[in-house]
Amino acid sequence: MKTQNELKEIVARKALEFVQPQQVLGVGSGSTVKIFISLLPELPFKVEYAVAASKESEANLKAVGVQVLDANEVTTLGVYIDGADEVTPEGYMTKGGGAALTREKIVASLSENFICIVDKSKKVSQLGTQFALPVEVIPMAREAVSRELRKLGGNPVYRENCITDNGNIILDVHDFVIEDPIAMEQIINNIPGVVSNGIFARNKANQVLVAE
Ligand SMILES: O=C[C@H](O)[C@H](O)[C@H](O)COP(=O)(O)O
Repeated sequence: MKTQNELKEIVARKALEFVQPQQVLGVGSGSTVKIFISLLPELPFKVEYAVAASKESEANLKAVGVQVLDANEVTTLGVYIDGADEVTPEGYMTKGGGAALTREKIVASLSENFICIVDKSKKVSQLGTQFALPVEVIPMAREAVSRELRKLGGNPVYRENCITDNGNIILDVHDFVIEDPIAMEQIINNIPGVVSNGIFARNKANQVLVAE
């Protein structure tokens, strides 16, 4: 049986097939994406430019010779490759285990083709059943947002020692089964002080590749 890391490498290698020459590549974050970036030099052409969803991915891309552009420098991206924490059969996802959810949503929204790469451990029938939902929050709103999330039925827990690339905090919402991802993504975004939340329902992936 393959280890989780071997499965991540299989799916990351498969994602190479979606990378086109002379396109600016969108890149998410996390351990699966880290493997994907490390495989880029195996392509028969050089990836010249990318937009990264986290500082860590930016450093990893630079380490393999890819120039990293600011998201403001591009209007569209051909393809965006990113992992996820949970994926449903409908293609809804939760993300943000690495606290990069907001930048991931921004870069994903610029892309014409979002390819999500996961190993089989990420498959769920309903979001929230396996992974607490990350919510990025402006620090001064921590308690107010926590109260609102409790009213919605969740149990928010402040993520210790975590400041996002945007200077904010993360609340991880436990015990929160998400029945309607599209509605809940919007409801949480409407709480004052929320920057974004880890439900990717409006920006679903175009394809989810799962290493079984
Ligand atoms: O903030 C982190 C991202 O949403 C990641 O894409 C997600 O947590 C999946 O990461 P990994 O590939 O390490 O499981």
